[in-house]
Amino acid sequence: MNENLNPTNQHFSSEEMEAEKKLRPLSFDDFSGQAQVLENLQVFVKAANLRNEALDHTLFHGPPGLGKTTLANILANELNVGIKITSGPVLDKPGDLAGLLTNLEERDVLFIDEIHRLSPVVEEYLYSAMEDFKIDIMIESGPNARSVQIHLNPFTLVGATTRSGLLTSPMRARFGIQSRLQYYNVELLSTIVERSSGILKVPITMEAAIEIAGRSRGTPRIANALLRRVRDFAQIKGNGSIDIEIAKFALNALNVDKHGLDEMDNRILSTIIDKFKGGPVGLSTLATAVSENAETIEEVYEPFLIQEGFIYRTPRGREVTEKAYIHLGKIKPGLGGLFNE
Ligand SMILES: Nc1ncnc2c1ncn2[C@@H]1O[C@H](COP(=O)(O)OP(=O)(O)OP(=O)(O)O)[C@@H](O)[C@H]1O
Ligand SMILES: [Mg+2]
Repeated sequence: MNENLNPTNQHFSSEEMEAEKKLRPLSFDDFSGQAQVLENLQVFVKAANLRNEALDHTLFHGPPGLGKTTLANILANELNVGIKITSGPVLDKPGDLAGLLTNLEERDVLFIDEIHRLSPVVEEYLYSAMEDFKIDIMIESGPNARSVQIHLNPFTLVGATTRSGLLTSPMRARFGIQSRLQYYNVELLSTIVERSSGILKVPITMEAAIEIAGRSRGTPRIANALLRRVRDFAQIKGNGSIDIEIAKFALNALNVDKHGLDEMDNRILSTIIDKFKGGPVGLSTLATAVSENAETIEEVYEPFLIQEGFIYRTPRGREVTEKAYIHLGKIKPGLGGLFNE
């Protein structure tokens, strides 16, 4: 599979990220799916607005590309406040965080992406800010150095993580609102594709939108990326609009997996089949075999593979299903035996 061409590979260039921004929903009304999450958030935001209070600290977790960053921005819009954006790995000193916190206006949103990657000192520093809207800062240095307490404006911390398992429990406990985002079904994804094609001003048939949606690994980011690539084919090889023929042609040319599985998904499946006779295999053994972190497999890859019926969990580990054999064009041991007897 050509990694550069294939949009299911989620390592994006800055150009891709720009394109993504254009398609990002800005309000609750623009956002499709995650009905339960959205319904609750709407209530909490309304209540916070009514009382003119900061919204409770909110944590979004779930696999990449499902709308965590989008929802953080939507919250700020719906609260009608400003948003400051940073990420766990960027904040390496408490001082960096202090600068951000003291610049927040009342009810503002501070969005910390990849919040599981905060360093322990920064994380600890955040605790009192979240709880009491207070921080201690050091002023002056040398013999005159002393710490003073500063009051912050009440604010909302919005954290996002793909790896909630790596969040410490004190951190997690400080979020009053916690939402897990789920993969999108084909119907929802096709409405997202249709909305995006409207913004990109490229006509698309419903059938073509469904075809793209079905190959998007349940992920709006991938659906939008595929749409943009298919649009290129439509403009160069077709008449500019997207119908089922050009969609299929483009998706095949891009080597996009029929089920939207990405390289790691396929590697996980073929490893379980080839090295572990289809399973069961324990998570950590599997992780070593595919050279990926066990938590990443558990939180990022496995949920989709389980949802789509490619693998299942047993008390003894992960096992692939018949669908996985068929998908990879491999023969399930035992079935072949019929012919040998
Ligand atoms: N519910 C939705 N409706 C329409 N578009 C969506 C929705 N969710 C996500 N998108 C689109 O998918 C893109 C990726 O979403 P977003 O950046 O919010 O994902 P994320 O969960 O923050 O991913 P990551 O974990 O990689 O940071 C957005 O630019 C947006 O266009
Ligand atoms: Mg994000």
